[in-house]
Amino acid sequence: YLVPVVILIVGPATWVEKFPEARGTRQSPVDIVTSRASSGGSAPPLVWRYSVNHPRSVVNPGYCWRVDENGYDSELRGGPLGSDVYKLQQWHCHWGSVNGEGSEHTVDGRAFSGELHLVHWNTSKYNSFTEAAGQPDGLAVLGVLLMVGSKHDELDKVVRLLPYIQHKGDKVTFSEPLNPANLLPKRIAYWTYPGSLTTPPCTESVTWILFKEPVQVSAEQVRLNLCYYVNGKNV
Ligand SMILES: NS(=O)(=O)c1ccc(C(=O)NCc2c(F)c(F)c(F)c(F)c2F)cc1
Ligand SMILES: [Zn+2]
Repeated sequence: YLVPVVILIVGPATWVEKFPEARGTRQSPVDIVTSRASSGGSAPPLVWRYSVNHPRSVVNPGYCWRVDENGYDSELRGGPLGSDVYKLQQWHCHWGSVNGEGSEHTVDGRAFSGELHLVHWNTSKYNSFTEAAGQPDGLAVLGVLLMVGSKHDELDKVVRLLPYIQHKGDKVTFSEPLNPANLLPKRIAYWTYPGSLTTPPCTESVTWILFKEPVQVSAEQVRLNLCYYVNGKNV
């Protein structure tokens, strides 16, 4: 007898219907095949400066959490970014529903427990994040791979607020000093490639800069992230 096969297509496979960009030639995330990465050559150093003492808001956008920088000053320049200066707009994380499978990028096929994205936009060329998000050199995202290990104190300033944003759209503002530079690994070696937003509309406007060294977060911090927002649902 014929078994009725219903293929429920949700997630990335359906994005191409609604978002033509998702069919593009520079889609993220990707698997980093380390043997095929070229050496950096004579690229200038990557330089960043973030302001520490300003109010930030943590939002539950429906997947994971996002911290908005609320327009306060910051700078990212150098490396693959040519002579343009980029400004931090927001940072957010991606966690998996199963430990060890949360990252978006993989390295030689290996996934990590999570991945932090610091999203910057090109203030040398564009007048707003929204405008920059539509341009091939509009955005630069620093990617930090997260692995289970020791507790991350700077990240904990956000993790401890998660119980207050358990539902999609929830937002809490905090003014505890926080330095986004402390979210980055000690060694700043990175891979870089021209890519896209990893969520719809998957616009091909991101220069990806993925640090090679993972950053450690505690198992409890991963559990808290998994508990409070998987796909924006209070689980
Ligand atoms: N995971 S990631 O690749 O780092 C990523 C970073 C930012 C965004 C984002 O800002 N989305 C909303 C959003 C857009 F998708 C736009 F295209 C736009 F113009 C916006 F203004 C905007 F807020 C999505 C994914
Ligand atoms: Zn992201």
